[in-house]
Amino acid sequence: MNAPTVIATRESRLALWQAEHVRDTLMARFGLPVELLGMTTRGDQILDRALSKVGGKGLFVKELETALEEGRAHLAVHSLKDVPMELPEGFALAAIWEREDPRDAFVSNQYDNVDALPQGAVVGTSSLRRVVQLLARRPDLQIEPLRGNLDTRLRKLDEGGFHAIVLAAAGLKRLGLASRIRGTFDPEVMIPAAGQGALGIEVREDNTALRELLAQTLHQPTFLACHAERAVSRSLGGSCSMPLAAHAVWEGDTLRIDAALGDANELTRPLLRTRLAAVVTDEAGARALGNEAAAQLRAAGAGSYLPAA
Ligand SMILES: NCc1[nH]cc(CCC(=O)O)c1CC(=O)O
Repeated sequence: MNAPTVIATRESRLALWQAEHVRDTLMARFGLPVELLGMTTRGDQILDRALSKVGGKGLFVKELETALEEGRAHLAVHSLKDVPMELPEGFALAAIWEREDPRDAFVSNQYDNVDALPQGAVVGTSSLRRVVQLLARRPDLQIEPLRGNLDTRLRKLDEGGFHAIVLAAAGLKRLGLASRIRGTFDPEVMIPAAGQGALGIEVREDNTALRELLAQTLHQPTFLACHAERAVSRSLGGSCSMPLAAHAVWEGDTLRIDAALGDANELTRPLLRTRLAAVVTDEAGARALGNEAAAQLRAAGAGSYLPAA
């Protein structure tokens, strides 16, 4: 009997759904025994402060990487948008899987969309990317922080603290909560985060056998689109405390990328935007497209939007 392949995962309902999906897919496709190792991360414990202020989304992946390092687990399944642009030494992203709906969802018990909200309405989100794009459309809105897993955020909405909240459509759909989506944002109005809706599978760089196996499972269109999106962010400094959106879509064999950057210190400052397209066939081409989008944002003045180095 082979020793089981172990997947390290956070224990939120969404993280478990994603890890179980990877487990079931690997068992069915390769006949491997696969088990889950659930763990609580620092990011799950800190609920009272914006993540951008306490160390960023990396807080969700660190404990999982420690489990890989110590050999307690072999792969870690993440929402790709929570994976830092630069992985620590010794780790690799072995695969990116097909994404769910990458759009942001407008969730409200009373209003159909952001334009229908009354003057000064309270909208819950702790994502700087969402804040700057909401304010670009509705500068009158009062944005309030909203943390916690999806169920917690929905409960806070239902308790009446907000007129509306904004969540990733992907998470709601995966958890069977699509009925809570009142409307999806046009990705040109609310550009999604790099990697939103996609799964990323991380392994130790030295685990060649597992890397080769996982390379057979990656979803090439999602993989290339997400590499382009992540290159924009990496090229601009890669911090999640930066209000940056980057989203790439395929039009035939052409990859088109949209990106927008706001100023974390002046949330109503006009956003810098760029749109670029190129025929892309490999990872290097995808990264080049993302780097070019970042270069255009720099040329448009991104330097003054970014925190001083
Ligand atoms: N930042 C938290 C997070 N990380 C991944 C998702 C779910 C969607 C996805 O896979 O991108 C969410 C929830 C949200 O943003 O509403």
